[in-house]
Amino acid sequence: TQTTRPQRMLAAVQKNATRGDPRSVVKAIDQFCRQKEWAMNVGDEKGCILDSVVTEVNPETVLELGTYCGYSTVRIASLLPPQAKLITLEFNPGNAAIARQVIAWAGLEDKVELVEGASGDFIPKMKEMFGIKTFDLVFLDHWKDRYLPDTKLMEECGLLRKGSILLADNVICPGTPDYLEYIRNSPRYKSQFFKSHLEYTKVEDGLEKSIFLG
Ligand SMILES: O=C(NCCCCCn1ccc2cnccc21)c1cc(-c2ccc(F)cc2)cc(O)c1O
Ligand SMILES: [Mg+2]
Repeated sequence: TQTTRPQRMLAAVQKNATRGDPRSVVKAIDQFCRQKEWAMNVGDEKGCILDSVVTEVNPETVLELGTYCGYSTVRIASLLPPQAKLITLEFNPGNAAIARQVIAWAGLEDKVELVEGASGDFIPKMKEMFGIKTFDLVFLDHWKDRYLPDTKLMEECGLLRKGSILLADNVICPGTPDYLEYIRNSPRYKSQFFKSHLEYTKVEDGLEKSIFLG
C-alpha cells in the first residue's frame, strides 16, 4: 500500500542521517525536500533565521504550534540550554507519529514534549498540564487562520510575559494578513519582519518576530 510523504521523509532520515546528530537530521530532510519531494518544513533559509532567534532568546520554555514532521522541532531543540523544555503541538496523528520518530532519531526526545490536539483546546490547559507559567518563545507554524485567535488566547491565558517572543512562519505565503495587521498595529507588541522565501522555492515569504511588551 502507498506510503505517505511524511513516511518517505522519515525513511530518508533513517537512511541518511546519523542517530543522535540533529544537524544530520536537518540536512537529510532538506536534501529530501530539494531533490525528491517538496514538503512544508520551515526549510534551511528560514531555518537559519529561526536558529538565530532561538540563539538570541536562549529560551527556557518554548511552544511550537505545528510540529508536522519535527524539522523545526529538531532545529529549535538542538539549540536549547540543558534544562529547557519545548512543547510542540500537532493536530494530525499521522504526522505526530512521524515527528516522534524524527525527534528520537535526532536524540532530542528528552527536551521535547509532543502533544496531539488543536491549539484552541490546548492553549488554555498548558499551565495545568505542563506546569508552565509563561513561554519565552512561541513558534507559530500551524493553520494560518489560527495565528491571530491563538495569540489573543495566549494573552488571555497569561502565557506571555514582558519580553516573550513570537516568531511566525509564512506571514507572506500562504499569508496571515489578519495576524500581521493586529501584531504590527498593537501597542503591546514590537514587530520585525525577516524577508525570506517559501521553503525550497524562490517564492517570497518571511518570518515575523514580535516582542510582547506586557
Ligand atoms: O499549512 C501550513 N502549515 C500548517 C499545516 C497544518 C497545521 C495543523 N496543525 C498543527 C498543529 C495544530 C494545532 N491546532 C490546530 C491545527 C494544527 C503551511 C503551508 C505551506 C504552503 C503550502 C502550499 C503552498 F503552495 C505554499 C505554502 C507552507 C508552510 O510553511 C506551512 O506551514
Ligand atoms: Mg510553515
